[in-house]
Amino acid sequence: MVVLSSSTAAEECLVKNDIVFANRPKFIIAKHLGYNYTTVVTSSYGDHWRNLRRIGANEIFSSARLNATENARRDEIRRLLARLSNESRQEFAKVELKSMLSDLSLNNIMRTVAGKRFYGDEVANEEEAREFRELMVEIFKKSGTGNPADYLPILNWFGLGFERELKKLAQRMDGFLQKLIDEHRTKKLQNNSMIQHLLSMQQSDPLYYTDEIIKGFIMVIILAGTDTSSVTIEWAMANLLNHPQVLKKARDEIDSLIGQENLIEEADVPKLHYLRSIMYETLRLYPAAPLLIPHMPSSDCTIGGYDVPSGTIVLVNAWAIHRDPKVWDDPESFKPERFDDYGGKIEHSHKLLPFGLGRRACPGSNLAQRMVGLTLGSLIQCFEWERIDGKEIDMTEGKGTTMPKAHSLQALCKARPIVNKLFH
Ligand code: HEM
Repeated sequence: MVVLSSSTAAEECLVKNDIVFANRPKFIIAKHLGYNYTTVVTSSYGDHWRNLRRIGANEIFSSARLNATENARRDEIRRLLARLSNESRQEFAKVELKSMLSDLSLNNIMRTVAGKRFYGDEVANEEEAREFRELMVEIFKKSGTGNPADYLPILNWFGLGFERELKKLAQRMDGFLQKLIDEHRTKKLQNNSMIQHLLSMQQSDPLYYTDEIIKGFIMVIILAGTDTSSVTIEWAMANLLNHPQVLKKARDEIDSLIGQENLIEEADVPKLHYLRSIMYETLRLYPAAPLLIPHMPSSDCTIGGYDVPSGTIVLVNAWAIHRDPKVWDDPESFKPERFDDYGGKIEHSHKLLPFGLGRRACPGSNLAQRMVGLTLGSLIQCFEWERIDGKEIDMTEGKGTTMPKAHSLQALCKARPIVNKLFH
């Protein structure tokens, strides 16, 4: 295994030689939960992967498709705001944000994908929702811990229990996803969801848009799109609570550009430059995929003059690059102003790569920025936020592939006037 911790080495691999580095190691979890290495995250570079990325770009992540599912995400954020306002209309109330943000992300993604909610009240089918929630807990547990046998294959001799469990879990998840698709197919469920859209593509090209391709996409979107977004929002809120002057500046920007009459919409996020700088600064210091997703060179090559044989696992340490004093001034400080000159927009460069770089960079970054921007903006627009007993928020990082906070975020919030106007 090789770990790259400099921006020049990352650029050499992910931009200059990106085709050579565009393969993924064949981890055992990707065999079972990744439909035998055929999903867009797990498949090797080649025609199949290129086709999946094309389908993703045109039919899933395009602005037109994201606009088509925006209502569902708007409704979810309103439910969160209403929930937070229940006890905080008169005075500050203590709230536990981590679980709320996690439920929000999962509901957001599942409504975008399947048009149904699975957490909180008004779930469509309580039994099905319970099954989904159990599956998610299991899947995140299995994908959050590395499997030592992926690095030392000899351990496979002893570790077959893990693979057996994965197989069972993958079968249960497959059954769940198949039911979701069948329900749309038999027209029991009609909505503007991704599944409905992919099934309409299946009618015109049944050989390519198979059920397996559709299930693989849903699986990937759930795994890659939920935790990453919710931990980013949690880290951003933690940073804002520790930097009240940044929070105030963000609130002033929202008040002057959006006001207190209407709630922020996804379309407003691009014009809220300071809010976007807060997102970037959070992703710089707390990238939700600190080592990106492992890459693997398809042929022998060199990196920074060192020989690297084909089949080596290559990790890009975005976390270290984002805190490198050779690249960033005062790298440990949270200063959204450092992005002022970019007008709220920053092309992902080899300095700032929370979504990766090159061919295998995250295709969901637009959706992620819509969800994170809308949630963060709405929380700032609708509530005043304070720390509990004025105590500094502990920013220790916990274990897990998506770098969670070690201690889940709790804070005090009090509804601002817009909440009383909009939620009676
Ligand atoms: C803040 C949120 C997010 C962050 C920080 C993030 C970050 C990343 C990173 C670092 C990679 C790997 C790049 C590489 O291999 O070099 C990746 C890949 C990927 N992400 Fe995201 N992501 C986020 C949200 C999302 C969302 C919302 C979706 C979809 C709904 C998504 C879908 C994917 C997919 C499908 C891949 C695999 C691409 C491939 O292998 O070709 N991500 N993401």
